[in-house]
Amino acid sequence: MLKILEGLDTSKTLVSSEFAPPEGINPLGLHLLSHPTRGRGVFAPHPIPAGTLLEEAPVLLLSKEEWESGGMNDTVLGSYGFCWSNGGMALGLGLASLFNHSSRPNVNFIRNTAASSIRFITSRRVEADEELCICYSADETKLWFIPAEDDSQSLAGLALNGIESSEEESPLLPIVKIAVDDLVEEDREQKAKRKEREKRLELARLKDKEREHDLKDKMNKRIKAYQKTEKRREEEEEALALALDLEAVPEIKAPKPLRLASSSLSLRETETRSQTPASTSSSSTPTYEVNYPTLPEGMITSLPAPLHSAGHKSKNKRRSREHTAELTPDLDWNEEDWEGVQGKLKEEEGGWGEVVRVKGPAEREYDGDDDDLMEVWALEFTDPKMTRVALNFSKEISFSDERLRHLKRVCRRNENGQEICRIALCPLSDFPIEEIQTLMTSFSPLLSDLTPIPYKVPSSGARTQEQLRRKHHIWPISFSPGPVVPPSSASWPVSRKAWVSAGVRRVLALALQAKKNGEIPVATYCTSQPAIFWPNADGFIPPTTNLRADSFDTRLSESHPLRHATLNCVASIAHLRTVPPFTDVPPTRNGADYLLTSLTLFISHEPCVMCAMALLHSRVREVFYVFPRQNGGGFEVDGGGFGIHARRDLNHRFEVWRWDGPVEEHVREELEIQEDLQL
Ligand SMILES: C[S@@+](CC[C@H](N)C(=O)[O-])C[C@H]1O[C@@H](n2cnc3c(N)ncnc32)[C@H](O)[C@@H]1O
Repeated sequence: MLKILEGLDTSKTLVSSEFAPPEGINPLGLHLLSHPTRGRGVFAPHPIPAGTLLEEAPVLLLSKEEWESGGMNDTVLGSYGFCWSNGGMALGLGLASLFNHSSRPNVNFIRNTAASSIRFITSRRVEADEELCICYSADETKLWFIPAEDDSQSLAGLALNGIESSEEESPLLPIVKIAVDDLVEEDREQKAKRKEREKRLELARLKDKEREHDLKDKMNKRIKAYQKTEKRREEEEEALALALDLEAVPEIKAPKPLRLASSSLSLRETETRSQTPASTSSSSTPTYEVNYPTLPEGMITSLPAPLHSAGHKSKNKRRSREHTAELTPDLDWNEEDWEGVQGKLKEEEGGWGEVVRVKGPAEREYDGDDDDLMEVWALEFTDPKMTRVALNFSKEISFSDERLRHLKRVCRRNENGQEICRIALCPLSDFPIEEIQTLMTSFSPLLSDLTPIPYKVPSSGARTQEQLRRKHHIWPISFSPGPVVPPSSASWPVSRKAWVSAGVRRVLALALQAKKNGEIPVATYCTSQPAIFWPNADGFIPPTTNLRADSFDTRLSESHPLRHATLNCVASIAHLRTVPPFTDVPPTRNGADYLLTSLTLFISHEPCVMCAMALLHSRVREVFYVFPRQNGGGFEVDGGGFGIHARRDLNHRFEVWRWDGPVEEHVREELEIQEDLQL
């Protein structure tokens, strides 16, 4: 080491191994020598014990302002200033400014602000020829130079470094240098942060791309499905020659009445008992029976062999045919009794009651004359180029929403000489405005300039021209012509109300009987409507007349979980269809072969979903029940039920009516059942 020190006179520097007491300015005779990398530095000419005051150097003080306004950091002095109080700087005189830096210093420096001096004291024993170093900063990254290795330091003094603890021990760091270093540091940090941010952005971009891809994929699928549905719907509408243009709304022809010509079907009055050999009914009430014509051969063979028909080769055929049908008595109702009778009179006598229609989800779409409006989010613009992206977005967020099914998505109106386009997006309650705006922006930047507005639209479609005309003024809607089913029996002929009342009385009596028998008190009664009530509607398939069955719940007596009243009833009908006289009744047309085609079912309690589905599969025509279920039955949507009878996603619909007439209190109590029981 000594060899590399320029100008070092070893004979002079290594003069003594003994400690000499300080005298005058440099009392220890410290050497100022030059180091190849560190420049000038202070060296010990002989061993110096720890705690030795090497020098008390006076300083020149400069205030923060002086230092900065003098641009000291840009001068050579910038490397020599000691940080001082109040942001000021001090320039050490004597050897003070010549101590080099070491991360393992052997000298501590202590500022004496009162005396405007700095004391330099050895922190450990220093060997002869060793460089005397102070520590400018414990954090070497803050230094403005790259520190050279401490090749002159011995490890022996490291333990003493701990004494640097006071405020006085601030390192020799020119402020601006620190500031510059801080900038460098900031640069580094910023760079790291920027890189981190870029990484995050890149990831987000990738995710966005993935999402966009997924969305596009999903959207394309949905659009295809939507287009298919739309095409079908439009075809249907076109077929009916219905244009949405108000002026062009065509007249709808009244449904054609079913022709019961003698060459096809004939009605003749007959005795109920004569058609039901095993009937226990004592009634000789005249009723109507359909006499099926002999159909041309080809027609029968073109239909699949019905389960109950002679064409079906059942193993039990012979045995079945040996037995005849055992029919339950007909209802206590006679058409003649009601001819010319005013409803009021009979009502007072307790002869009939009203029923109310139970609407399923699909029926709600075209709900009679209701003019209810619903609020949706809509996009409003005049630039036709926006239509496609807005429409795509609308399909994206509410493609198959049942609640909007009756609405056309696009509404074009000429307002004040300007063409305004509005696109319905989704029900207002689905999203708060901020969320829908975010969705719009992420769907397409083109949408970011639009603001969704709340808009009132019809809450249901139209079944009649009158409805179409009224609602179309507000927003274009779909049109499904068809009979408007009244919401209650109020407009029915009294005779029909009386017939329904007879059915209700029958099931209530049966249910009471079931209870007496120790069963769950639920009963059903299945029959065909008297022909005078048959609708004059195209497509109506006449029921198999005189086909009647009743049943009640037998889960308890049979210890069988599936013996629900409705399923038992369907099973009875199925059995009846395999025995005379029903076994030889040929089907009149496709669809007549289902078990309950065009039949009516009375049931004491709203059935469960399973039974409702069984009725749907059997193609029942209508159902009347007395007691609704509070928790998710098969019908009542408002009671948490499934509206099985009128859903678009199922392939058959039937009318469901709830009894709204009187029920004696004791009967109601007797027939109360556990709410969680499946019926
Ligand atoms: C306060 S002065 C010290 C005396 C200086 N060597 C001279 O020749 O005037 C600070 C400067 O010394 C140098 N220096 C101090 N310690 C150093 C070290 N450990 N490694 C390299 N250079 C150092 C740097 O150039 C720094 O700017």
